[in-house]
Amino acid sequence: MKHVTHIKDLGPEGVEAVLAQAAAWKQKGPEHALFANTLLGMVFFNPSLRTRTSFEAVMLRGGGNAIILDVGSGVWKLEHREGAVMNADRAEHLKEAAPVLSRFVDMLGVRTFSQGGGDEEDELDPVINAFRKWSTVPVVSMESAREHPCQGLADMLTLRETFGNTKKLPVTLTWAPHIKPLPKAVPNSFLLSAAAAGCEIRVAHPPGFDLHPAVRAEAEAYAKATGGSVTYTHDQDEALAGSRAVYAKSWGPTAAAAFSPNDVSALLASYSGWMPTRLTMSRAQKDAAFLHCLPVRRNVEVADEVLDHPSSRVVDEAGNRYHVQRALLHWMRSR
Ligand SMILES: NCCC[C@H](NC(=O)CCC(=O)O)C(=O)O
Ligand SMILES: NC(=O)OP(=O)(O)O
Repeated sequence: MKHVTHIKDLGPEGVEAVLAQAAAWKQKGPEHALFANTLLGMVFFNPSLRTRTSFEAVMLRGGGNAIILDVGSGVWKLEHREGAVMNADRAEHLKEAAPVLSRFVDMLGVRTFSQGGGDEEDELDPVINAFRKWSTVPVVSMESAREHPCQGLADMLTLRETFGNTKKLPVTLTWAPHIKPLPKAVPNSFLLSAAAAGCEIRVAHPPGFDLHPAVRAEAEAYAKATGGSVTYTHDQDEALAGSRAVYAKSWGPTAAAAFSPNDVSALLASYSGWMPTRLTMSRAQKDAAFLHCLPVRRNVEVADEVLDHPSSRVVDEAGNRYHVQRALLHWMRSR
């Protein structure tokens, strides 16, 4: 049984295999119904547009089906902490819920964002790891506290379609402003996937927004294995020079839990100049591709003129979620 909740479940070789299969099936679909008689259970602790529809589309078009559960909305609120005294609003423990769901479905997808307990807690990824522990069917991440691997895979497929190859491709992952501190799962996944795909990655963010050292160390190890590289800077312009693709994403400060909400808002507002505009894009290579995982807050996180420019790949990038997830679910089941 193969769970895929983190890029390390695939490693650079698994990333290559899934991307190659996704690209091949995007050209010419599989000859048979990949997911006939297969049920995917999808457990959402948080909202979604792309993940929900792309996974369900993969199952329905592949001859299977999906059962979608929204935790706390028609489904009991779920506890994941071992030894918890369940005297508040969570009526059911994952120790029962995960094996019970496993009786009915063949695979389980889980979306569970950061609980807001800080980077160390996110690093432990407690909820998705509880699903891994108690589920008796393969678990796939639909974004958890630490990572959003399917997003990272779709990002890499998009870069390969745009540039033919990702080996030593100069790409910038830039922090962008927002009205609230967002999770680090998406920047973590872009970094890890791009390192596993051999990119030359420049990460730019204001001081105090560092990604977790364990994520950086993991990216470094992948880069070493694939001939890629990763550098970090607080200077967006420096990162952009020579970049062929720009990936924008907002995330919260490293010590978010230590800030009051007002202080976080003030901090985020003080970096409004980090919002990508055409001027920002002009500092990268001519016609550099623009990527973002979506949803995006226009004119806060990214300017209209960037999202509406022909070099924006954000819709194709979202469309690629279908292709990488179809290949990934197949890869998981063949293990
Ligand atoms: N799945 C893609 C991104 C999900 C999430 N964005 C958000 O929560 C945006 C919410 C807002 O803009 O209010 C994130 O950043 O990890
Ligand atoms: N990019 C992404 O995962 O989008 P949703 O949150 O809409 O699923």
